[in-house]
Amino acid sequence: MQERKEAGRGHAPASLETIDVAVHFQGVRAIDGVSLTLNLGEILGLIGPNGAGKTTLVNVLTGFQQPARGSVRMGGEDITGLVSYKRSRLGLARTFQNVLLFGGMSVIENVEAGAIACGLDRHAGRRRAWETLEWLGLAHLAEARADTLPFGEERRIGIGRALCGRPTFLLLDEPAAGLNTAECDELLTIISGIRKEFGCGVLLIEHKMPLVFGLCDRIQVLDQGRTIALGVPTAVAADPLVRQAYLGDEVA
Ligand SMILES: Nc1ncnc2c1ncn2[C@@H]1O[C@H](COP(=O)(O)OP(=O)(O)OP(=O)(O)O)[C@@H](O)[C@H]1O
Repeated sequence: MQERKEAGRGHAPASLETIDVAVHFQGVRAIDGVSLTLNLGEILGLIGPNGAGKTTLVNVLTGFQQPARGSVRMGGEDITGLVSYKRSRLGLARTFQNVLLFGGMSVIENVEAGAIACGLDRHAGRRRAWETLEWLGLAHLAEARADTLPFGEERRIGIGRALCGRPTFLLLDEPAAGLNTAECDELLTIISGIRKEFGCGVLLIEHKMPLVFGLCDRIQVLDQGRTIALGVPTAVAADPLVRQAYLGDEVA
C-alpha cells in the first residue's frame, strides 16, 4: 500500500492555494477575495449556501475560470495562467456536479481517459484503469456501457476517472448529490480510503453535512463569495456566523 501511495509522487507539491481570488460575472461578485490552502494528505471541506461561490472557486483552481484578481499556486509556483490540461498533468484532478461520463463508451474506457489526460499512453492507461476499478470494487463493470449504469455507480466511475491519473490534489464537487444513505456511507469509505491509499489532498464540496463532518480535517465556509469561517469541524460547527448563514441547527 505504502508503495502505491508513493508511486509517482516524486517531489509532490505540498499545497494547492488560491490567494485573494476574485471572480465577477456581469456585476455579480461570485468570489470576492478568497484565499484557500489545500495541503497534501488532508481532506478540506468547502461548504456554504447555494450560490456561495464553491464551484466557481474549483473552476479557478482547475483553470476553467480565470480570476479577475488574485492567483493560484501549486507547491508555491504560480499556475494562474496555466490551461487546465496542463494542470491535470501537474497532478490536479476534479469531478463535476453532473458526472459527465462518455455515455457511449465502456466503463474501462471512461476511467482510462483520466490516465491518458495525465499523459499516460493507452497501454499504461488501460493497466492503471484496471487497478483503479479493482481498488474501487468495480472491476466487474469494466466492459459495461457507461450510460447503462445506475446513478450511484456512475458517480463512483467519475471518481475512478479522476483518480486514474493518481492526482496529487483531487477536487470533488458534490460527490454525494443524489445518492441514498447506503451509497453515501460507501462514498465516505471511498474518500477516506483515497487519502489513506494515495496520500493526495482532497477538496470536498458537499451539502451533506454528515459526510463533511465525518471526513474533513478542516472546513472552510463561504457565503456570498467570501470566507466566513475556517477551522477544525468542531470549531466550525459551533461558529455562530456559520450557523446563521448555513448550518442552522443541523450540526450540534
Ligand atoms: N457562468 C456564470 N455566469 C453568470 N453567473 C454565474 C456563472 N457561474 C456562477 N455564477 C453565479 O456566481 C455565484 C456563485 O455560483 P457557484 O456555482 O460558484 O456557487 P456554489 O456555491 O457552487 O453553489 P451550489 O452549492 O448551488 O452549487 C452565483 O450567484 C451564480 O449564480
